[in-house]
Amino acid sequence: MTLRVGVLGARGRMGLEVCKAVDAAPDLELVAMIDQGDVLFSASDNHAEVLVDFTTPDVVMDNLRWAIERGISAVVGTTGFTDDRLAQVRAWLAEKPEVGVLIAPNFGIAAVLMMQFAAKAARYFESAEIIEQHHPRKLDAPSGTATRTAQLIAAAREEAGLAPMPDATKEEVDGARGASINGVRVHAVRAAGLLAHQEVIFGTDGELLTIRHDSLDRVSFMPGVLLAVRNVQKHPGLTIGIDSLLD
Ligand SMILES: NC(=O)C1=CN([C@@H]2O[C@H](COP(=O)(O)OP(=O)(O)OC[C@H]3O[C@@H](n4cnc5c(N)ncnc54)[C@H](OP(=O)(O)O)[C@@H]3O)[C@@H](O)[C@H]2O)C=CC1
Ligand SMILES: O=C(O)C1=N[C@H](C(=O)O)C[C@H](O)C1
Repeated sequence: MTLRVGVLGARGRMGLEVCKAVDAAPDLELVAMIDQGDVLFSASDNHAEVLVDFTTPDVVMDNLRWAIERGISAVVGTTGFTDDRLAQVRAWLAEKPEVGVLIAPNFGIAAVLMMQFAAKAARYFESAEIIEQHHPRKLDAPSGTATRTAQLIAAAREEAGLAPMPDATKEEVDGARGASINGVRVHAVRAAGLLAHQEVIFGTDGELLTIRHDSLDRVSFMPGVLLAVRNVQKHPGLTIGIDSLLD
């Protein structure tokens, strides 16, 4: 028995790669490839059991509501998930307790490890800042990965009772110190030639730790996406990240 998979954003950079990966997997069947302007109903007509969404932050919530209402589980890589959006997804899922939704800011195994290492290191350093670097066609900033990393660092600092980071700088130009996410500064670089990269810099007296991750090819995300596709129905409700599937 194969698992029937539909891909939303199928003509996009990630969607194309996901379609190839699903097509090449013997236990999965690619039953719908949907992009902007296509009819979403073809996914239910083709009896998709799992939908994978790599679209845009503007449309992903409509797609998710559509899938959940029809009892279709979803794996979501699209970014832009605020706490309010996550609460909305949980509310929809409460009406459909059998449905699973997995939303991951990054499906790369090395990226997941980078976030875990950053969360582990955070308590030992006075200072922490994030520099994320992406291709210039990326629509959002900061990246979902940087946002998640900042949230994890902030939570670890709070748990350890750390004081706010030392910083006497007065911004002479708005944005010069980046964005503050839960008190962690995040700087977004966009340049041709980049794909997806992140450095997390930790500092304390006389010592620095830099944790760096590079996605050099979008194939890097595929093992994580396929892992999520194969497991999402076994995890009803909302799952954030693929960490729990890697344990
Ligand atoms: N979690 C992860 O590991 C990763 C997440 N991402 C995230 O995935 C998202 C997509 O990235 P990327 O592939 O680079 O972006 P692209 O712009 O290349 O792809 C998005 C695709 O979705 C299409 N689309 C727009 N609206 C709809 C709709 N209503 N239904 C179906 N398809 C639609 C777009 O069409 P059109 O161009 O015509 O608008 C486009 O083809 C981003 O949010 C990005 O940050 C990216 C990489 C890894
Ligand atoms: O848009 C991208 O390319 C990526 N988006 C995700 C993010 O915003 O974190 C994941 C990865 O960084 C690539």
